[in-house]
Amino acid sequence: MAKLYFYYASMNAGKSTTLLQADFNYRERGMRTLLFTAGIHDRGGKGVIDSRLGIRAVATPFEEATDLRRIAEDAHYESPLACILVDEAQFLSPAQVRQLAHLADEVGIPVLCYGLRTDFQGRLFPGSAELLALADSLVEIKSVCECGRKATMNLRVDGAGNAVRQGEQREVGGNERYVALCRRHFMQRTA
Ligand SMILES: Nc1ncnc2c1ncn2[C@@H]1O[C@H](COP(=O)(O)OP(=O)(O)O)[C@@H](O)[C@H]1O
Ligand SMILES: Cc1cn([C@H]2C[C@H](O)[C@@H](COP(=O)(O)O)O2)c(=O)[nH]c1=O
Ligand SMILES: [Zn+2]
Repeated sequence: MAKLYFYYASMNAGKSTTLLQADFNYRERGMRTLLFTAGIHDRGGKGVIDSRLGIRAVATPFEEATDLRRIAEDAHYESPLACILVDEAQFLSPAQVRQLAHLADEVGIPVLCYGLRTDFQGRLFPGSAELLALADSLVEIKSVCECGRKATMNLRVDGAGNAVRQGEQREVGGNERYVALCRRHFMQRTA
């Protein structure tokens, strides 16, 4: 039976790199994949999955209203898909996560989602909450805080490096805007 996977981590942990490696692995064996990423996350260009290691791939951008199930079913019936890979999965709506579960259960396509667990306030993203509730497999991709502990949280910082405690949940950015920290140091910096 095809499964729904959620690979979660803090920022800068290697999620996009791992996704692109998995994609390459399928494709080098002659299998077809379908890639999605959040339209809002245009750090490397809209519809581009960009890893800090320099590898990148074009993907279908999803917005709130994008019907992932229809896009994937159309592609699958044209030529079978071996796998669906979704980057920035924290930005999925709960309904889109359910569409992905349908694709795994009823169409038989494995779905691998990669994303953040929590935002800059330490709260679950809606897409991540739904994935934590529904995924068959939850896999943590680990990275380290500046102290050497596991970095599980994402601190938002301003231009001077000070913690930002209030704001919109969604704000695209990279290492200049976010720092991955362990819970202890996240709590200290946001206290
Ligand atoms: N030149 C490099 N060589 C090896 N690793 C690198 C290089 N540049 C960045 N990295 C590592 O890549 C990881 C970030 O990868 P990325 O896929 O962009 O993360 P994420 O998608 O989780 O934000 C970090 O662990 C960082 O240390
Ligand atoms: C913590 C946090 C992050 N974001 C945004 C910032 C980036 O555009 C992406 C995560 O990118 P990565 O591939 O994991 O490096 O999410 C946000 O909008 N809100 C937040 O609280
Ligand atoms: Zn720490």
